[in-house]
Amino acid sequence: MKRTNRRAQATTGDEQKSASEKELFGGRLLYRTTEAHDAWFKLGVVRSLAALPLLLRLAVGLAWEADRKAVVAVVAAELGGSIARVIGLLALNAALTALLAGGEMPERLRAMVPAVTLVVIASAAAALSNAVSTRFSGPLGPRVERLVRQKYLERSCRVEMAAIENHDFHRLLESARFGASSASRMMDQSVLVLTSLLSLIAMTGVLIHLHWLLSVMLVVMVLPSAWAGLTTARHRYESYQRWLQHDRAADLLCDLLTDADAAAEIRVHDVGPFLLGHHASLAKVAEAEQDRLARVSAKLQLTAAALTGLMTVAICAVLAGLLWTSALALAGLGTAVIAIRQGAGTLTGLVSQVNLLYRESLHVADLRRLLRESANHLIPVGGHRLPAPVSEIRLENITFTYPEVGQSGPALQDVSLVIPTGQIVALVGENGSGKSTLAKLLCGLYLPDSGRIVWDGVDAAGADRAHLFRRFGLVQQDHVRWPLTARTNVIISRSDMPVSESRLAAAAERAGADFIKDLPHGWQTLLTRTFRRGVQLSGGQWQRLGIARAHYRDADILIVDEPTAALDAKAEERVFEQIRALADSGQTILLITHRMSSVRHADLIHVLHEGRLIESGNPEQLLADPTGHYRALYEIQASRYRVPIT
Ligand SMILES: Nc1ncnc2c1ncn2[C@@H]1O[C@H](COP(=O)(O)OP(=O)(O)OP(=O)(O)O)[C@@H](O)[C@H]1O
Repeated sequence: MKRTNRRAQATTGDEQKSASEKELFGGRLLYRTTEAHDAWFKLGVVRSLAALPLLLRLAVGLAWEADRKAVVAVVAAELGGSIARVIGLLALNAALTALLAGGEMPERLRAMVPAVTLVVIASAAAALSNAVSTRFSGPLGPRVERLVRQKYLERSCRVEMAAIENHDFHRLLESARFGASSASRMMDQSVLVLTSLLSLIAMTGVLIHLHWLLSVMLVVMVLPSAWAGLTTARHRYESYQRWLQHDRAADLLCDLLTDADAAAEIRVHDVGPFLLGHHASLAKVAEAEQDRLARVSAKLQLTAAALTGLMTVAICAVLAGLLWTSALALAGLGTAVIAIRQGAGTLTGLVSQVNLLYRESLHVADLRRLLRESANHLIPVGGHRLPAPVSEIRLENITFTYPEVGQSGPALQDVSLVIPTGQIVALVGENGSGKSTLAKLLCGLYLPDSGRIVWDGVDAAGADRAHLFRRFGLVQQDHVRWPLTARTNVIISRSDMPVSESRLAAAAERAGADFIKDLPHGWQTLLTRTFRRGVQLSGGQWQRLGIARAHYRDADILIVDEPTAALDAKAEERVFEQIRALADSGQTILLITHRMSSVRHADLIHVLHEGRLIESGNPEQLLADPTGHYRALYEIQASRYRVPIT
C-alpha cells in the first residue's frame, strides 16, 4: 500500500514537472542515461575499485604538473609516516612479548624499556611526517585548480563558434566546468587515500607477520561497504548527468527573478509569481529525485552493514581458532586486535575516500573528455595570409546550413556577390533572410558548406584565421555589454596592444560617446550595478560605446549590424556621417540593416530573401525598378514616414 502511495506521489511530481518543462521549455529536460557516455562511467563496481591506480595516477599527474616539489615532499612524508607506524607496532609487539614472558616483574619491565622507547620515537616520527604532509599538501589543491581551470577556459574560447552553439558540446562544456574544483578536491582525497593505503599496507604487513589468515579477514571485512559506497557514487553521478539540464533550467529561473534587466517587466507584468510557481515545481521534482537517491543509499548501507557484521563475527571465530590451535601467542593477540582495529578504521576511511575520489574523478574525466573532443573543434592556427590591402572580396556560390539538429534548411543558398572595399556595402532583407549569417561567414566565424570566399583572387579557406579576424571590427545588434569600466569596454577590442589614449579619445569622438566625461568616474566608471560604484547606462549610450569599441579596433572592414537602432535621430545622423567619413578614408563598411533611411548612405546594396541573393545595385538603381523587392520594402517604410521617393 505504502509503495503504491509513493509511486503515486512520484507520478504526481513528475506530471507537475512535465507541465512546467513543457510550458516554459517546450518539453522534457531530462537527459537519457545512455547519453552520459564516459569510459569511467561505464565501469562496474569491482572494476572501479581496480581503477584506483588510474585515479591516483591521474591525481599525481595533475599535482606533478602543478608543483613537483610538493608531490615529492608529500609522498616522502607519507612513506616515512607509514614506516614509523610499522616500527611502532612491531616494537609494541616486542614490548608485550617481554611483558608476558616468564621471570620476575622488575626484570620483565626492564626488558620492555628498549621496545617502549622505540614506540615513543616511532610515534614522534609519525607525527612529524604527518605535519610535513599537511604543510605541503594544503596548497596543492588550489594550485591544481588554477592550472586546470586555466586550461578549461583557454580551450573554451579557442573552439569554433559552431562547437559553442552545438548542444552536445555545450553540455560537455558545462559539465566539465566542475572539473577544476573537482581536481582540487581530488588532491585532498588522494593524500588521504595515500595515507590510508600506506597505513593499511603497514597493518596488513603486521597481521601477515602474526598470521596470514588475519590479513585476509581484514580485507574481506571491508568489501561490503566498498561495494555500497561505490554503487552509491555511481547512482549519484548517473543522476547528476541525467538532471543536469533540469537543474540548469531551475537556476535560469532564479537568475531571471534576480536579474536587473528583467526587473521592470517582472514587476509591471507581475511575472514574479508565475516564475516562482514554476521554480517551485521544478525544485519539487528535483527533491523527489534526491528522495529516490537517499532511499537507494539507505538500502545499500543497510545491506553493507549486515554483511560487515557477519564478517566481524567471522574474524572473532578465526582469532579464537588461532589461539585454540596455538597458531597465535597471547602477546600476538593484543597486537592483532590493535592492528585489526586500526586497519578496519583505516579501511572504512579508505572506502569513503576512494568513493569521493571516484566521484570527483568523474568530473575530471568530463574535463579530460572536453579537452580531447575540443581538439577536433579548435580554430586552426596558421595558414596563408590574405592580401592587404584588398580591392574586393567575392562570395562565389556560398551555401551554408547551421549544424544544429532541427534546422530546417540552408541559411544561405548559392549566394554570389561582390564587396568592393573602401565603400559602404549594405545587406538588406527581412528577418531571417541570412544577413548576419553572411557577415559571420565573411569574417571567418563559420565556414561555408560549399562555395568560396575570395580576397582579390585568394581563397579565404585555409587562411590564417587569427589574421582574418584581425581584419574585422564588429558593431553588433546585441553587442556585449562588458560589466567592466567604460575604458575597458572600448580598449578591449585591441587587448593585444598597449592602450593608446589618443586612439581612445578619437574612437569616443567618432561614436559620439561624449557622455563618458559626465559619468561619476569618467572613463574609470564601472558599468554594472551589481558592484559598488557601478552605474547603469541607457541603451543608446551602450550602443555608442559599442561603436567606439569598433572604431578603437580600427580594422580594415567594419561590420555594423543595425548600428543605430537605439540611437536618437541626432546621434544616428552623426554616426552615419562618421561611417561615411570612414568609407571615404578607405575603410570598408558592411552595413546590415532594415532601416531604409540608413541604407541610403550605402554605395552598394545586396538584397537577401530567404537565404538567396535576389537584387544588387546602388540605391538609385534599385529604387528605379518598380517591381523590385527593395523598392517594395522601401515603399512600406516610406509610406510610414511619408518620405517621398526621389
Ligand atoms: N546560431 C544559429 N543556429 C542555428 N540557426 C541560426 C543561427 N543563427 C541564425 N540561424 C537561422 O539562420 C537563418 C538566418 O538568420 P540570420 O540571423 O542570418 O538572419 P538575419 O537576416 O540577420 O535576420 P535579422 O534581420 O532578424 O537579424 C534564420 O532562419 C535563423 O533562424
